[in-house]
Amino acid sequence: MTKVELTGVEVAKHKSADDCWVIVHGRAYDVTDFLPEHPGGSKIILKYAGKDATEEFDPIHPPDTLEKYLPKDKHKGPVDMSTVVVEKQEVLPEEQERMKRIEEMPLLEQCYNLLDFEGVAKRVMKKTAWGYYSSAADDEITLRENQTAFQRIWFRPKILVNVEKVDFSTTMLGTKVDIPFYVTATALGKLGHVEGEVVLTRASARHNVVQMIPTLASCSFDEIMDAADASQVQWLQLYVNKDRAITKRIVEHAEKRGCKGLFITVDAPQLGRREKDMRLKFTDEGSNVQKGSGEKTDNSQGAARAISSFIDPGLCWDDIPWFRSVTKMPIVLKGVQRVEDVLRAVEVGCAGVVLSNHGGRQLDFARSGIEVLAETMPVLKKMGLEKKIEVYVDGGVRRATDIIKALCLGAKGVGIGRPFLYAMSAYGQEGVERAMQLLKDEMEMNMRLIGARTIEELNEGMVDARGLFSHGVGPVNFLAERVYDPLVGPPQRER
Ligand SMILES: Cc1cc2c(cc1C)[n+](S(=O)(=O)[O-])c1c(=O)[nH]c(=O)nc-1n2C[C@H](O)[C@H](O)[C@H](O)COP(=O)(O)O
Repeated sequence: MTKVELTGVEVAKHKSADDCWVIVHGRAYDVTDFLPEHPGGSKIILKYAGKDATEEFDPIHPPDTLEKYLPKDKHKGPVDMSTVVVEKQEVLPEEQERMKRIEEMPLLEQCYNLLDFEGVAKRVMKKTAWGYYSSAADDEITLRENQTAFQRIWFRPKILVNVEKVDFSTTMLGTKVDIPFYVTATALGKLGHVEGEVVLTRASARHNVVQMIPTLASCSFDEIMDAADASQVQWLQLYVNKDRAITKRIVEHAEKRGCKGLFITVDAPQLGRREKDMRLKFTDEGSNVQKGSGEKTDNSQGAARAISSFIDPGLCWDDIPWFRSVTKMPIVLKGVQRVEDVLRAVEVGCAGVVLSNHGGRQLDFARSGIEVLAETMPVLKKMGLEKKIEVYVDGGVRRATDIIKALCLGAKGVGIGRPFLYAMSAYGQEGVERAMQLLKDEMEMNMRLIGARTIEELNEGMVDARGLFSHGVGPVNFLAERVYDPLVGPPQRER
């Protein structure tokens, strides 16, 4: 027998801290008992008590969150949405300004490189979304170092090589790809685009690019897998849950659905302190994780804190054999930052590592992935281990020359994060596709100019990386400087 629909008037009666219902996707939920447990604080839920919270809920939570985690007796059933009073949200002047910038934004064809997308996104994205995507830890030194490190590497191109035919296809974890980059895992895709990560999925499918599915996606895992086409390669990025039974379930499900790699994130026992995000979110009740004066300010920040309290800071090398017992997927450690740990990863039988500092969002003053690569490969070669493990790099990759430098120094491929988020946020799927195509065009041209016909012909003799380890001031990257958004500056008294 179908449940009688509730009316908006009935739901609106439950609007206090000790009797709190919300509506999400046309269904009412009693979240009274959950209020004190909500990692994002109770204030944001109470703001929508007795009302429709769908719009606020969607960017931060996979759609199946309530079905999965709220006890069934709290599910109050369907609501006749025609009876729900929609409060007219006044459009703030800042939002009117943003709408105007969207109308005047550059045409997609006017974006000639990945940093152009960053410049447009900075102008058209909601402040909180821009804050979350662009932010990095503390003073964002590592964020900037990730890009400048590439500028300390110079090419030693070969000439008079017949480069009429250039082929930059390769394999990653045994699967063939058209180009050696993948879309790395970045959380909360719906902050930037109403459809979220499935936009990246569709664009990756059209360009035969691997997508790494984030644990903290806005879309559910199955939505992202369902949006892929049959031949598409997808990997799972895993934040390990303190409750290993939940982790086991996620890993087994991913393998069953056809994921081709398990990337365990190892550089985030606690999410970094991203002050730009904290400041921007601080004005938004949603992230009311920073308590009032005096109390310990939470070390992470708004949105991510709200969805990451499950991450296990106790994860350690002893856990790796358990993962190998739980899945047949190749295991890659994402966030390795020193050669000693690469050697340990070989010892425990990992298929790969990603040399990464999480896009500068974790430990500030961590070295760039490309610098750790230059430290790692000579040691692996000396020990005859370079074929034992696939080494990836991410962080600061904005040009095909960055990809080529990484491959010359021995990487199997590179991960790219923010550029695809910005392209998606500003221009949707066609923005991501243009970004991928621009990289492919740059790749073809630069392979010709360096004198390499295939990925196999790229080697360390084609670069001069002697300056990489000296952190002297490199050339100024004016384009990056222009789009870089410094910390939002000291707090101003809220009006
Ligand atoms: C930009 C960004 C990166 C995130 C990311 C979210 C954003 C918005 N998130 S985070 O919320 O926890 O920090 C993840 C994540 O879910 N899991 C993860 O392994 N890496 C996460 N990363 C790091 C990402 O996988 C790459 O290491 C990083 O983005 C590479 O640097 P670029 O952005 O410069 O390409």
